[in-house]
Amino acid sequence: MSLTRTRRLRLALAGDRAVMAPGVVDAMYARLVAEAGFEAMYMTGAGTSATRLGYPDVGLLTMTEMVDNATRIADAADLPLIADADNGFGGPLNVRRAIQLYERGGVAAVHLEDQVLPKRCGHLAGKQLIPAEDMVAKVKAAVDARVDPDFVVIARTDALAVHGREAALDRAAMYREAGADVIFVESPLPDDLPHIAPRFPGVPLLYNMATSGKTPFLTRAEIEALGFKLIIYPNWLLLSALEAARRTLEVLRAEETIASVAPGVMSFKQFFDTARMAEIQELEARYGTSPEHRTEY
Ligand SMILES: C[C@](O)(C(=O)O)[C@H](CC(=O)O)C(=O)O
Repeated sequence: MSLTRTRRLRLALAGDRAVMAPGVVDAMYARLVAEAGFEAMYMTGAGTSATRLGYPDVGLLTMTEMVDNATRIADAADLPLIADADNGFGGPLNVRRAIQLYERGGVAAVHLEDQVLPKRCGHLAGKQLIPAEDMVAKVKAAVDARVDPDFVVIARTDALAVHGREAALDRAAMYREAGADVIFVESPLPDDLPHIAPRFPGVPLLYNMATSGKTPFLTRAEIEALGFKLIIYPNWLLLSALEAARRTLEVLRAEETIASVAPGVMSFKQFFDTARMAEIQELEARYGTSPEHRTEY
């Protein structure tokens, strides 16, 4: 029997290399990440907010909207999914319910942060935090709520940008003590990076390769050398696709034909192949769809 996704993530986190988790916002991106041969994927809350609402990451999505998105992503590819769970959508009881739903939805790990409600993207200014003790209670609630002991609870602190490095590391240490499996110090600047791992010997640390550019765009090997074990790439796929879509629209507006764009986009066949056409065809054959009615290109 194959290993559960949570076990696979645990084993990967215990390995020598840092786990690379490209950010996805829906099932198709999950398919792409799996096809590209990555061992994990990440559901970005910022990207989910943008694609679902057309609004920035300022805490407008509800818990059930986030869980719904995560569940569809988890259904689409057999990879451990690390999901953004914002600030847990309330107090410890809200965290408890959120963890239950994410876990039932097939998610392997979530990150919870110590921002007030409503939260905002960790790379934006003006963040406000809850008291560290309140976050400790949320971390405890998250750890208690999981059924599968391999489900990974990641505690994120947004304190660095608000109260400075030492306060952030102190908070992170409290969250680790409360049971967090992985520590996520949000938006470190280049000078901060060498100071994080020495405070947490043996603790898996998350590196957020956000598109803001505040945290530097290092290589996997450079990040490993700094002592990090999990790298998320939140919005890179979405921003690549959006930029390509913007260019397509410019061309269409200018040329009033799609002809010059056509050679550069994913082919019709590749699109459906990535969307698991082969599985559909096999199911049709198995369940007796007559040959003339089977889905074919
Ligand atoms: C990790 C993050 O929470 C996300 O939603 O993906 C964001 C990333 C981003 O906005 O680029 C964050 O707050 O860092």
